[in-house]
Amino acid sequence: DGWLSLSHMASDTSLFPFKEWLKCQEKAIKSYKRELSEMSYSQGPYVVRETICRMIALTRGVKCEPEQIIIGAGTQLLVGQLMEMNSKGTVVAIENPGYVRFYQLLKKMNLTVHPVSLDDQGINMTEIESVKADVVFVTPSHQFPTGKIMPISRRIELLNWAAQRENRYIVEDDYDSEFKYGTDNIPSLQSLDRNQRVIYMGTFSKTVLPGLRISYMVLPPELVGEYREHYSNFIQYSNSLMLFTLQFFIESGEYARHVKRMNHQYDTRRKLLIAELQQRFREEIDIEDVSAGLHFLAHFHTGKGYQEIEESALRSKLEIYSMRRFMLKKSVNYENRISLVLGFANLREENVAGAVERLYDVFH
Ligand SMILES: Cc1ncc(COP(=O)(O)O)c(CN[C@H](CF)CCC(=O)O)c1O
Repeated sequence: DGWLSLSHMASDTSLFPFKEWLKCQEKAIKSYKRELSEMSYSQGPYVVRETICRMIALTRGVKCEPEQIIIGAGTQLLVGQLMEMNSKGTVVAIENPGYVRFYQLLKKMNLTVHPVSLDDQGINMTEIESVKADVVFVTPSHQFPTGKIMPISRRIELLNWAAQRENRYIVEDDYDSEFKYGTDNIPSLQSLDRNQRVIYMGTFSKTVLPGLRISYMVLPPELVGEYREHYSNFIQYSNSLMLFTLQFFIESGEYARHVKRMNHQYDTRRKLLIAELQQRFREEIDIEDVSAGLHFLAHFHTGKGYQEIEESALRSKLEIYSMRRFMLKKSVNYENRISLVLGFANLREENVAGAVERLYDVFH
Protein backbone atom coordinates (compact mmCIF):
# COMPACT_ATOMS: atom_id res chain seq x y z
CA ASP A 1 0.00 0.00 0.00
CA GLY A 2 0.95 3.63 -0.50
CA TRP A 3 2.71 6.28 1.47
CA LEU A 4 1.31 7.84 4.64
CA SER A 5 2.35 11.36 5.60
CA LEU A 6 3.02 12.95 8.98
CA SER A 7 4.61 15.86 7.12
CA HIS A 8 4.13 19.42 8.43
CA MET A 9 4.44 20.75 4.87
CA ALA A 10 1.69 19.46 2.60
CA SER A 11 -1.98 20.12 3.25
CA ASP A 12 -4.93 17.99 2.25
CA THR A 13 -6.66 19.77 -0.66
CA SER A 14 -9.69 17.45 -0.43
CA LEU A 15 -11.26 20.08 1.82
CA PHE A 16 -10.59 23.04 -0.45
CA PRO A 17 -13.76 24.63 -2.01
CA PHE A 18 -12.53 24.53 -5.63
CA LYS A 19 -16.05 25.19 -6.97
CA GLU A 20 -16.27 28.47 -5.04
CA TRP A 21 -12.69 29.32 -6.02
CA LEU A 22 -13.59 28.90 -9.70
CA LYS A 23 -16.66 31.14 -9.28
CA CYS A 24 -14.38 33.81 -7.81
CA GLN A 25 -11.97 33.34 -10.71
CA GLU A 26 -14.78 33.85 -13.25
CA LYS A 27 -15.83 37.00 -11.42
CA ALA A 28 -12.22 38.20 -11.42
CA ILE A 29 -11.97 37.75 -15.19
CA LYS A 30 -15.25 39.64 -15.72
CA SER A 31 -14.41 42.48 -13.34
CA TYR A 32 -10.72 43.05 -14.06
CA LYS A 33 -10.22 42.62 -17.82
CA ARG A 34 -8.49 46.00 -18.10
CA GLU A 35 -6.21 45.33 -15.13
CA LEU A 36 -5.30 41.95 -16.62
CA SER A 37 -4.29 43.69 -19.84
CA GLU A 38 -1.52 45.53 -17.93
CA MET A 39 1.26 44.63 -15.50
CA SER A 40 0.08 45.14 -11.95
CA TYR A 41 1.56 47.79 -9.66
CA SER A 42 4.91 46.65 -8.14
CA GLN A 43 3.43 46.08 -4.66
CA GLY A 44 0.44 44.21 -6.12
CA PRO A 45 -3.02 45.57 -7.10
CA TYR A 46 -4.31 48.21 -4.67
CA VAL A 47 -7.76 46.57 -4.27
CA VAL A 48 -6.14 43.26 -3.27
CA ARG A 49 -3.87 44.99 -0.76
CA GLU A 50 -6.91 46.80 0.64
CA THR A 51 -8.72 43.48 1.15
CA ILE A 52 -5.68 41.91 2.84
CA CYS A 53 -5.33 45.00 5.03
CA ARG A 54 -8.92 44.78 6.23
CA MET A 55 -8.62 41.03 6.83
CA ILE A 56 -5.43 41.07 8.94
CA ALA A 57 -6.74 44.02 10.96
CA LEU A 58 -9.72 41.83 11.85
CA THR A 59 -7.96 38.48 12.32
CA ARG A 60 -4.50 39.50 13.58
CA GLY A 61 -4.90 43.02 14.94
CA VAL A 62 -2.35 44.23 12.37
CA LYS A 63 -2.59 48.01 11.98
CA CYS A 64 -1.75 49.13 8.45
CA GLU A 65 -2.76 50.92 5.27
CA PRO A 66 -2.74 49.24 1.82
CA GLU A 67 0.30 51.40 0.92
CA GLN A 68 2.34 49.43 3.50
CA ILE A 69 1.55 46.04 1.99
CA ILE A 70 3.91 44.31 -0.44
CA ILE A 71 2.51 41.19 -2.10
CA GLY A 72 5.05 38.54 -3.12
CA ALA A 73 5.13 35.11 -4.78
CA GLY A 74 6.28 33.38 -1.59
CA THR A 75 7.74 34.55 1.72
CA GLN A 76 11.33 33.80 0.68
CA LEU A 77 11.02 36.36 -2.13
CA LEU A 78 9.79 39.00 0.32
CA VAL A 79 12.56 38.21 2.81
CA GLY A 80 15.08 38.56 -0.02
CA GLN A 81 13.63 41.91 -1.12
CA LEU A 82 13.50 43.22 2.44
CA MET A 83 17.05 42.21 3.35
CA GLU A 84 18.43 43.55 0.03
CA MET A 85 17.44 46.96 1.36
CA ASN A 86 19.72 46.51 4.37
CA SER A 87 23.30 47.73 4.23
CA LYS A 88 26.15 45.24 3.90
CA GLY A 89 27.16 43.50 7.11
CA THR A 90 23.77 43.91 8.75
CA VAL A 91 23.66 41.43 11.65
CA VAL A 92 20.64 39.10 11.64
CA ALA A 93 19.47 36.85 14.50
CA ILE A 94 17.22 33.90 13.64
CA GLU A 95 15.55 31.36 15.95
CA ASN A 96 17.28 27.98 16.35
CA PRO A 97 15.67 25.51 15.91
CA GLY A 98 14.06 27.45 13.09
CA TYR A 99 13.22 27.75 9.46
CA VAL A 100 16.18 26.39 7.52
CA ARG A 101 15.00 27.89 4.21
CA PHE A 102 15.25 31.43 5.60
CA TYR A 103 18.59 30.64 7.25
CA GLN A 104 20.07 29.36 3.98
CA LEU A 105 18.64 32.33 2.05
CA LEU A 106 20.00 34.91 4.51
CA LYS A 107 23.43 33.24 4.65
CA LYS A 108 23.71 33.58 0.84
CA MET A 109 23.19 37.35 1.12
CA ASN A 110 26.01 39.51 2.41
CA LEU A 111 24.62 39.53 5.93
CA THR A 112 26.03 38.22 9.20
CA VAL A 113 23.54 35.58 10.37
CA HIS A 114 23.45 34.17 13.92
CA PRO A 115 21.18 31.27 14.95
CA VAL A 116 19.89 32.21 18.43
CA SER A 117 18.59 29.64 20.92
CA LEU A 118 15.16 29.57 22.55
CA ASP A 119 14.33 29.59 26.25
CA ASP A 120 10.87 28.73 27.59
CA GLN A 121 9.58 32.19 26.61
CA GLY A 122 10.90 32.09 23.06
CA ILE A 123 13.97 33.67 21.47
CA ASN A 124 16.80 34.29 23.94
CA MET A 125 17.22 38.04 24.55
CA THR A 126 20.70 37.75 26.08
CA GLU A 127 21.98 36.12 22.91
CA ILE A 128 20.35 38.78 20.74
CA GLU A 129 22.33 41.38 22.72
CA SER A 130 25.58 39.40 22.66
CA VAL A 131 25.56 38.89 18.87
CA LYS A 132 24.74 42.62 18.49
CA ALA A 133 21.83 41.89 16.14
CA ASP A 134 20.26 44.62 13.98
CA VAL A 135 17.38 42.49 12.64
CA VAL A 136 15.67 39.62 14.51
CA PHE A 137 13.46 37.02 12.81
CA VAL A 138 10.81 35.52 15.10
CA THR A 139 7.69 33.33 14.80
CA PRO A 140 5.82 34.51 17.94
CA SER A 141 2.37 33.09 17.15
CA HIS A 142 3.55 29.51 16.96
CA GLN A 143 7.33 29.14 17.04
CA PHE A 144 8.45 27.19 14.01
CA PRO A 145 9.04 24.27 14.64
CA THR A 146 8.66 23.95 18.46
CA GLY A 147 5.14 25.46 18.49
CA LYS A 148 5.80 27.72 21.51
CA ILE A 149 3.53 30.77 21.71
CA MET A 150 5.61 33.78 22.74
CA PRO A 151 4.16 35.24 25.97
CA ILE A 152 3.34 38.95 26.19
CA SER A 153 6.32 39.59 28.51
CA ARG A 154 8.84 38.43 25.93
CA ARG A 155 6.99 40.36 23.19
CA ILE A 156 7.37 43.55 25.23
CA GLU A 157 11.06 42.79 25.89
CA LEU A 158 11.63 42.32 22.16
CA LEU A 159 9.81 45.51 21.22
CA ASN A 160 11.79 47.46 23.84
CA TRP A 161 15.02 46.00 22.45
CA ALA A 162 14.08 47.20 18.96
CA ALA A 163 13.10 50.66 20.18
CA GLN A 164 16.46 51.22 21.93
CA ARG A 165 18.44 51.91 18.76
CA GLU A 166 17.86 53.27 15.26
CA ASN A 167 17.85 50.67 12.45
CA ARG A 168 16.82 47.78 14.67
CA TYR A 169 13.94 45.74 13.27
CA ILE A 170 11.88 42.68 14.14
CA VAL A 171 10.63 40.48 11.30
CA GLU A 172 7.45 38.83 12.58
CA ASP A 173 6.84 35.71 10.55
CA ASP A 174 3.19 35.08 11.45
CA TYR A 175 3.20 31.67 9.78
CA ASP A 176 0.65 29.13 10.96
CA SER A 177 -1.15 31.69 13.13
CA GLU A 178 -4.62 31.01 11.75
CA PHE A 179 -5.03 27.64 13.42
CA LYS A 180 -5.78 27.76 17.14
CA TYR A 181 -7.65 25.01 18.96
CA GLY A 182 -9.29 25.81 22.27
CA THR A 183 -7.07 28.79 23.11
CA ASP A 184 -8.21 32.17 21.83
CA ASN A 185 -6.19 33.87 19.12
CA ILE A 186 -3.30 36.01 20.37
CA PRO A 187 -2.96 39.22 18.33
CA SER A 188 0.22 39.83 16.32
CA LEU A 189 3.42 41.31 17.73
CA GLN A 190 2.93 44.09 15.16
CA SER A 191 -0.27 45.11 16.92
CA LEU A 192 1.79 46.03 20.01
CA ASP A 193 4.48 47.96 18.11
CA ARG A 194 4.46 51.71 18.81
CA ASN A 195 7.80 52.52 17.17
CA GLN A 196 7.44 51.23 13.58
CA ARG A 197 9.96 48.46 14.29
CA VAL A 198 8.02 45.38 13.19
CA ILE A 199 7.87 44.05 9.64
CA TYR A 200 4.92 41.64 9.51
CA MET A 201 5.04 38.64 7.15
CA GLY A 202 1.96 36.57 6.23
CA THR A 203 1.11 33.85 3.73
CA PHE A 204 -1.93 32.19 2.16
CA SER A 205 -0.03 28.90 1.76
CA LYS A 206 -1.72 27.19 4.68
CA THR A 207 -5.14 28.83 4.63
CA VAL A 208 -5.71 28.68 0.86
CA LEU A 209 -3.26 26.57 -1.22
CA PRO A 210 0.55 26.33 -1.03
CA GLY A 211 0.71 26.03 -4.82
CA LEU A 212 -0.69 29.54 -5.40
CA ARG A 213 2.46 31.18 -3.94
CA ILE A 214 0.63 34.22 -2.50
CA SER A 215 2.34 35.86 0.49
CA TYR A 216 2.67 39.44 1.73
CA MET A 217 4.57 41.68 4.10
CA VAL A 218 3.55 44.85 5.93
CA LEU A 219 6.30 47.47 6.07
CA PRO A 220 6.37 50.21 8.73
CA PRO A 221 5.40 53.51 7.01
CA GLU A 222 8.98 54.84 7.13
CA LEU A 223 10.25 51.86 5.06
CA VAL A 224 7.60 52.20 2.32
CA GLY A 225 9.42 55.11 0.67
CA GLU A 226 12.73 53.23 0.84
CA TYR A 227 11.07 50.16 -0.68
CA ARG A 228 9.60 52.15 -3.57
CA GLU A 229 12.96 53.77 -4.30
CA HIS A 230 14.80 50.44 -4.16
CA TYR A 231 12.29 48.61 -6.32
CA SER A 232 11.15 51.38 -8.68
CA ASN A 233 11.82 49.09 -11.71
CA PHE A 234 10.32 45.98 -10.14
CA ILE A 235 7.35 44.23 -11.78
CA GLN A 236 5.16 42.21 -9.41
CA TYR A 237 5.85 38.44 -9.86
CA SER A 238 2.49 37.23 -8.56
CA ASN A 239 -0.21 36.26 -11.05
CA SER A 240 -2.82 39.06 -11.05
CA LEU A 241 -5.68 36.72 -11.89
CA MET A 242 -4.87 34.67 -8.80
CA LEU A 243 -4.69 37.84 -6.72
CA PHE A 244 -8.06 39.15 -7.94
CA THR A 245 -9.58 35.68 -7.42
CA LEU A 246 -8.22 35.66 -3.86
CA GLN A 247 -9.73 39.10 -3.31
CA PHE A 248 -13.22 37.81 -4.23
CA PHE A 249 -12.63 34.62 -2.26
CA ILE A 250 -11.97 36.75 0.85
CA GLU A 251 -14.68 39.39 0.19
CA SER A 252 -17.34 36.69 -0.39
CA GLY A 253 -16.68 35.24 3.07
CA GLU A 254 -15.55 31.94 1.53
CA TYR A 255 -12.06 32.40 2.95
CA ALA A 256 -13.32 32.83 6.53
CA ARG A 257 -15.71 29.87 6.19
CA HIS A 258 -12.90 27.70 4.79
CA VAL A 259 -10.46 28.57 7.61
CA LYS A 260 -13.19 27.86 10.17
CA ARG A 261 -13.89 24.48 8.56
CA MET A 262 -10.16 23.62 8.43
CA ASN A 263 -9.74 24.66 12.08
CA HIS A 264 -12.43 22.21 13.08
CA GLN A 265 -11.12 19.45 10.83
CA TYR A 266 -7.52 19.88 11.96
CA ASP A 267 -8.53 19.96 15.64
CA THR A 268 -10.28 16.61 15.22
CA ARG A 269 -7.28 15.08 13.43
CA ARG A 270 -4.82 16.50 15.96
CA LYS A 271 -6.77 15.07 18.91
CA LEU A 272 -7.08 11.69 17.18
CA LEU A 273 -3.37 11.52 16.36
CA ILE A 274 -2.32 12.51 19.89
CA ALA A 275 -4.67 9.95 21.46
CA GLU A 276 -3.44 7.21 19.13
CA LEU A 277 0.23 8.06 19.79
CA GLN A 278 -0.24 8.11 23.58
CA GLN A 279 -2.08 4.84 23.55
CA ARG A 280 0.48 3.10 21.33
CA PHE A 281 3.73 4.56 22.71
CA ARG A 282 2.69 5.13 26.35
CA GLU A 283 5.67 6.27 28.45
CA GLU A 284 8.00 6.08 25.43
CA ILE A 285 6.64 9.35 24.09
CA ASP A 286 6.46 12.97 25.35
CA ILE A 287 4.14 15.17 23.28
CA GLU A 288 4.46 18.97 23.35
CA ASP A 289 0.75 19.51 23.00
CA VAL A 290 0.45 23.18 22.02
CA SER A 291 -3.11 23.59 20.77
CA ALA A 292 -2.20 25.54 17.62
CA GLY A 293 -0.78 25.14 14.13
CA LEU A 294 -0.56 22.18 11.79
CA HIS A 295 2.07 20.13 13.61
CA PHE A 296 3.43 19.40 17.10
CA LEU A 297 6.72 18.25 18.55
CA ALA A 298 7.01 14.74 20.00
CA HIS A 299 10.01 13.27 21.83
CA PHE A 300 10.61 9.52 21.69
CA HIS A 301 12.79 7.64 24.19
CA THR A 302 14.88 5.25 22.12
CA GLY A 303 18.40 3.94 21.76
CA LYS A 304 18.18 4.49 18.00
CA GLY A 305 19.80 7.44 16.22
CA TYR A 306 18.26 9.97 13.82
CA GLN A 307 19.79 8.39 10.72
CA GLU A 308 18.42 4.95 11.59
CA ILE A 309 14.93 6.28 12.33
CA GLU A 310 14.77 8.38 9.15
CA GLU A 311 15.93 5.47 6.98
CA SER A 312 13.52 3.06 8.61
CA ALA A 313 10.62 5.50 8.06
CA LEU A 314 11.54 5.72 4.39
CA ARG A 315 11.43 1.93 4.09
CA SER A 316 8.04 1.89 5.82
CA LYS A 317 6.71 4.53 3.37
CA LEU A 318 6.02 6.93 6.24
CA GLU A 319 6.87 10.58 5.57
CA ILE A 320 8.26 12.16 8.76
CA TYR A 321 10.65 15.06 9.50
CA SER A 322 12.93 15.02 12.51
CA MET A 323 14.33 17.94 14.48
CA ARG A 324 17.53 17.60 12.47
CA ARG A 325 15.76 19.47 9.66
CA PHE A 326 15.40 22.53 11.88
CA MET A 327 18.66 22.63 13.83
CA LEU A 328 20.45 25.52 12.14
CA LYS A 329 23.76 24.53 13.65
CA LYS A 330 25.19 21.26 14.97
CA SER A 331 23.65 20.61 18.33
CA VAL A 332 24.24 18.06 21.00
CA ASN A 333 21.12 15.96 21.00
CA TYR A 334 19.99 14.29 24.18
CA GLU A 335 21.06 10.66 24.20
CA ASN A 336 18.24 8.12 23.98
CA ARG A 337 15.83 10.75 22.67
CA ILE A 338 14.59 11.45 19.14
CA SER A 339 12.39 14.49 18.44
CA LEU A 340 10.01 14.52 15.49
CA VAL A 341 7.82 17.29 14.05
CA LEU A 342 4.48 15.54 13.46
CA GLY A 343 2.09 17.19 11.00
CA PHE A 344 -1.56 16.22 10.67
CA ALA A 345 -2.81 18.48 7.85
CA ASN A 346 -2.12 15.78 5.30
CA LEU A 347 -3.34 12.79 7.33
CA ARG A 348 -6.93 11.67 6.84
CA GLU A 349 -8.76 10.39 9.93
CA GLU A 350 -9.02 6.91 8.46
CA ASN A 351 -5.21 6.76 8.18
CA VAL A 352 -4.30 7.89 11.70
CA ALA A 353 -4.11 4.41 13.23
CA GLY A 354 -2.15 3.11 10.24
CA ALA A 355 0.36 5.95 10.41
CA VAL A 356 0.90 5.46 14.15
CA GLU A 357 1.33 1.70 13.64
CA ARG A 358 4.03 2.33 11.03
CA LEU A 359 5.69 4.86 13.32
CA TYR A 360 5.67 2.30 16.13
CA ASP A 361 7.39 -0.25 13.86
CA VAL A 362 9.97 2.39 12.88
CA PHE A 363 10.96 2.67 16.55
CA HIS A 364 10.83 -1.05 17.35
C1 LIG B 1 8.43 29.37 9.13
C2 LIG B 1 7.72 29.53 7.81
N1 LIG B 1 7.41 30.78 7.38
C3 LIG B 1 6.75 30.99 6.23
C4 LIG B 1 6.35 29.92 5.45
C5 LIG B 1 5.51 30.19 4.22
O1 LIG B 1 6.25 30.28 3.10
P1 LIG B 1 5.50 30.65 1.73
O2 LIG B 1 4.64 29.48 1.37
O3 LIG B 1 6.63 30.88 0.77
O4 LIG B 1 4.67 31.87 1.98
C6 LIG B 1 6.69 28.61 5.83
C7 LIG B 1 6.24 27.49 4.93
N2 LIG B 1 6.82 26.24 5.30
C8 LIG B 1 6.91 25.26 4.24
C9 LIG B 1 5.65 24.41 4.25
F1 LIG B 1 5.32 24.03 5.46
C10 LIG B 1 8.19 24.45 4.33
C11 LIG B 1 8.55 24.05 5.77
C12 LIG B 1 9.92 23.40 5.79
O5 LIG B 1 10.70 23.61 4.84
O6 LIG B 1 10.21 22.68 6.77
C13 LIG B 1 7.38 28.40 7.04
O7 LIG B 1 7.70 27.17 7.46
